[in-house]
Amino acid sequence: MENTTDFQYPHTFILLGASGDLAKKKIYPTIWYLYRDNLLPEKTKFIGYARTKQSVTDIREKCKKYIKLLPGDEEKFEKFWQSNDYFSGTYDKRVDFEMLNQLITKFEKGPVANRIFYLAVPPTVFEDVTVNIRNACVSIKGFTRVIIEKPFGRDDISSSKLSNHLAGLFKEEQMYRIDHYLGKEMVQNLMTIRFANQIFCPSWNRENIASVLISFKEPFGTEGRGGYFDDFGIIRDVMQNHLLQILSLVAMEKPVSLNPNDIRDEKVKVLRHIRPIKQEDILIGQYVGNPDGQGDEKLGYLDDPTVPKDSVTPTYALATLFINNARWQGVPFILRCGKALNERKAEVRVQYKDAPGDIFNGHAKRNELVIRVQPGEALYLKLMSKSPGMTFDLVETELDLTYSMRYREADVPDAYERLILDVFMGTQMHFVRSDELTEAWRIFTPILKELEEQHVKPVPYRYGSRGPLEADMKLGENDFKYSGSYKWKKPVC
Ligand SMILES: NC(=O)C1=CN([C@@H]2O[C@H](COP(=O)(O)OP(=O)(O)OC[C@H]3O[C@@H](n4cnc5c(N)ncnc54)[C@H](OP(=O)(O)O)[C@@H]3O)[C@@H](O)[C@H]2O)C=CC1
Ligand SMILES: O=C1O[C@H](COP(=O)(O)O)[C@@H](O)[C@H](O)[C@H]1O
Repeated sequence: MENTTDFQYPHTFILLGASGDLAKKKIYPTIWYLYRDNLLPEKTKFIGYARTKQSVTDIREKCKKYIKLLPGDEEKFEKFWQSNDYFSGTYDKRVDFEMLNQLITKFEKGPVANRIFYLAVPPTVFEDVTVNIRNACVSIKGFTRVIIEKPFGRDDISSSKLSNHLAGLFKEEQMYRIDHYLGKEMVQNLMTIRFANQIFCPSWNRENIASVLISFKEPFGTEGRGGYFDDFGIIRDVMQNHLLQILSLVAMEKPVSLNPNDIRDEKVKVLRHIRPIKQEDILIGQYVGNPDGQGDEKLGYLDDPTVPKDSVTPTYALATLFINNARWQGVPFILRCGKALNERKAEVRVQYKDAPGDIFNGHAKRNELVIRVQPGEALYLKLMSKSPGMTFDLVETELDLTYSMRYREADVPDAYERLILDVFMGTQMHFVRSDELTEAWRIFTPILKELEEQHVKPVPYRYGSRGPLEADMKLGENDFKYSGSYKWKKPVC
């Protein structure tokens, strides 16, 4: 039974891996915020499941420092924890899942009841857990939806093995593959900016746009996650998923409708026009300690005790992708991501070509549309204007939509809140379909293999810097012009 989306029915949200890091830092806080804001079906029960022997009180204690509790919410918070239960069991024994099923069933009064399973478990137990859910826990009087987190494999073969495994157990419409960047406000805004504004529609192409730069920067290193990270590296961790998802939303054609499958069809189509990345199109880096820095900044990636001393895993990567279709042929899409850099930032820069037929003696700078995903959502369009007053000089300025100024009262929800709510509502628009994954791995697997097999050494860059110096040269080679002359004056309110 799939089509039972209706908030009047009982729902059970089962969190597998309830003793883990993701659960305490992200999922419990998220379900509390949704519950607090009355966004979930009234009859929702939450059940945690993991091997650890613990109680709901223990979970509550562990989550304490990650949950924001506002004054006045105390009573509701108590009620929230009363709606929680916990069951300790193995991941590989069907009998434990049969007992979990009995527990879920106890709360399911009435003819219809729905179940959502959130898999916050490591890839090693993934297959066992999904088989056991399928065999012992699917709802017989409502829908069963399964939320899964990356990694969705580590190359084309492992990813397709995983997809085939899941396809043997669940229908695609039951699967919700999370890429949490798809839950971010400005990423969700990309389609509106592009397709609801006639001003952008006709200029969004190779005739007008010189290059597109999509960046992700983090000001901290692997921080104890070195073990996991070393097996994946920044390309798998951020570029192949978050940045490629953003690219597909920036570059896809207008979908037939807002139907999730129409959108995902267009995303897949544009990815199919991208050829696998070659070594000359990529630059990789690895951070080293900054002797002048403070605390962790002094430590390089290789100083992490969980990282092999000769590791060549990249913590920084810049790759240029080309979309071989009529709209984009020849336009570089530059994806850039790194850890231990100088700031936290995720943004898209759409850089327009120089205005042809120069009459301003080279003083006119390129237009640039900046979509800042974080921190502080903003959309600004850099343009040239006449300097105010008697002069006829040019000035670089901007049309600026900064959310904190324009939408002071707006409460921008966290990505996970939106995405988990989407699962309750049954909308897959912001989730990754299996054919998107196939295309993403087709583009990235050859280069990942080449880098690993040839043991290609990443370029060192200092903790807290902007990344390898060579990266700026790559930008220039790919028609991204940085003038350094743009100055932003924060408006005084
Ligand atoms: N609405 C708002 O809140 C607005 C805020 N601003 C703020 O004003 C500031 C400047 O705006 P911004 O658009 O970033 O201006 P710029 O075009 O001057 O870009 C500055 C960025 O360029 C990059 N950069 C520095 N050196 C080089 C180089 N040699 N080659 C290539 N890139 C280089 C750096 O980012 P990186 O290290 O990532 O390469 C730097 O942060 C920002 O802090 C921005 O957030 C501006 C407009 C509106
Ligand atoms: O998926 C991941 O994303 C986080 C960054 O997420 P953000 O929402 O804080 O921008 C990153 O730290 C992590 O390495 C990666 O796995």
